[in-house]
Amino acid sequence: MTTAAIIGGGVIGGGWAARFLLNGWDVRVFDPDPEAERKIGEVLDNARRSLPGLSDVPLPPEGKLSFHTDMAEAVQGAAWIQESVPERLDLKLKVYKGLQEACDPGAVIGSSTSGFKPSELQEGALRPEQIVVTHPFNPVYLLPLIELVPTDKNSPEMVERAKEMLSSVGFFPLHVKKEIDAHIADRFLEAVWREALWLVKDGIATTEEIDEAIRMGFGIRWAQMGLFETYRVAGGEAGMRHFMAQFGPALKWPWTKLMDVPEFTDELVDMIADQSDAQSGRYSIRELERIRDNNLVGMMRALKHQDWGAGAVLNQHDKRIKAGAMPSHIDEIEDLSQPILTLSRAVPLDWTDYNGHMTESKYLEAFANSTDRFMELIGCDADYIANGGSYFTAETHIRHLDETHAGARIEVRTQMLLGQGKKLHLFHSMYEGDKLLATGESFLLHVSLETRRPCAPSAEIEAAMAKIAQAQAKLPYPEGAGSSIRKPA
Ligand SMILES: NC(=O)C1=CN([C@@H]2O[C@H](COP(=O)(O)OP(=O)(O)OC[C@H]3O[C@@H](n4cnc5c(N)ncnc54)[C@H](O)[C@@H]3O)[C@@H](O)[C@H]2O)C=CC1
Ligand SMILES: C[N+](C)(C)CC(=O)CC(=O)[O-]
Repeated sequence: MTTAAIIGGGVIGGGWAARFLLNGWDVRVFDPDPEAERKIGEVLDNARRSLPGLSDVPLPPEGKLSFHTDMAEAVQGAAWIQESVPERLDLKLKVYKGLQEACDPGAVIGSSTSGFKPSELQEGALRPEQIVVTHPFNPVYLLPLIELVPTDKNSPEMVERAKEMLSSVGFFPLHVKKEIDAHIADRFLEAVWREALWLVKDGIATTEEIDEAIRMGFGIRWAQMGLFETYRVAGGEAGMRHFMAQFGPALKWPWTKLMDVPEFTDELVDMIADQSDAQSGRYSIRELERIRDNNLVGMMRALKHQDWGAGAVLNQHDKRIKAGAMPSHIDEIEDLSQPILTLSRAVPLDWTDYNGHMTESKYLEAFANSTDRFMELIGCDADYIANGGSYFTAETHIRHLDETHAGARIEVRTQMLLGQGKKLHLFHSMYEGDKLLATGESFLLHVSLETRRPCAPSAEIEAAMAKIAQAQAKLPYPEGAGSSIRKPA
């Protein structure tokens, strides 16, 4: 088990702790705040309901979380040390001094700093080569970006190792090749924030109107294509050159007040805080976090279906977890005499509904995924389908027996009731632990994708079905199989 030490367990440290823990690392936290354990517990609750369901494969079993009053004890033996103390250079330097006296010289020390350059953090350190900027984005347990900013004191080998460890917990490490105050992303955030503060101060727009201007338009666009790709498209057929010719001159017009900073007078602070209360004060921060997480998970899972941007990163993480862990054919399954595991995952947030539990259409999705997996296991895989053979579902019957909720780990086990010639009759049972949640029965026909008509499957598929039929012959006919909704008496 790999261990991470979290130094400073506030908003960001808590997010790092959740990301490591839910990806199977042990996590040790050092934070002098007596409230740190409670706060991290609440961040973890949010992370548990949102992160595991982003994956379409089960994450590794959760690691062990411990809290330490001694920083030296927390960092000993840790492979990754993440510093997330407040944004004060003197404090960060003091923390490195203390922890470098106790930590493994081979460990990576990442700093969450929003703006300090890595050379400033390495100044006067015992082993500067160990310290690197790893700037995350809130919520750290969901958003993939880490700005990884090294200096020439960090060896290329150390930078590669850091990238590998970050990728292993699902991050997207963006290697910032040249250090600069506030890295890449915070320079944008700073520019946008300054502009927004002026718009409020000058009475042009309220905090709510500014947020609408972002989230109803370019904010959604940025989430999937960023700035330059979006503007390329906005240039029409002539692309980026046309866009620059048209909008380049505007950069010299008074479209921005970027270089001036409005003074944070009490009046401005009150105005913004009051407008923010009027806009969002009806929700607690934890409620807003959950609303944010629901929305992020929905958007990220949509991007996952497109295999695009942050969604492509999630797919790669799934592939990495799945590699080697799942059999690709029934010949690799040791015991075929029991129903076969065809789905193991956490319930995603976007699978739940207004009743606060997994919604009915998603049971069909889960059972359909199990059927796809069963097909793959008997040889009806992507190559087979590309060659013109597949299965069509003719009939499905689902029974809902118990409730389940976002983040719960579910498994589906599949018994083959008939697998002969073109006919395939499957009975899926969905569990959370030992609790039977639902059953799904499907009858499928093997088809030619050319004629769209039923036909016999390949000899390999016939053989695989025969092998399962023989192995599962002693299983009782499942309770509930072959049933239908009875006519009321
Ligand atoms: N809040 C944000 O949106 C983001 C913040 N960051 C960066 O992350 C770092 C932490 O920021 P937040 O989590 O927002 O601050 P925070 O105030 O929520 O948490 C800081 C934590 O550090 C603890 N702490 C203070 N002195 C300590 C020490 N000597 N040893 C160990 N722990 C100590 C505090 O008790 C507190 O729990 C900063 O460098 C910040 O720039 C990075 C990305 C986003
Ligand atoms: C406001 N901030 C500078 C602390 C923001 C960040 O550093 C990144 C984020 O999560 O927005």
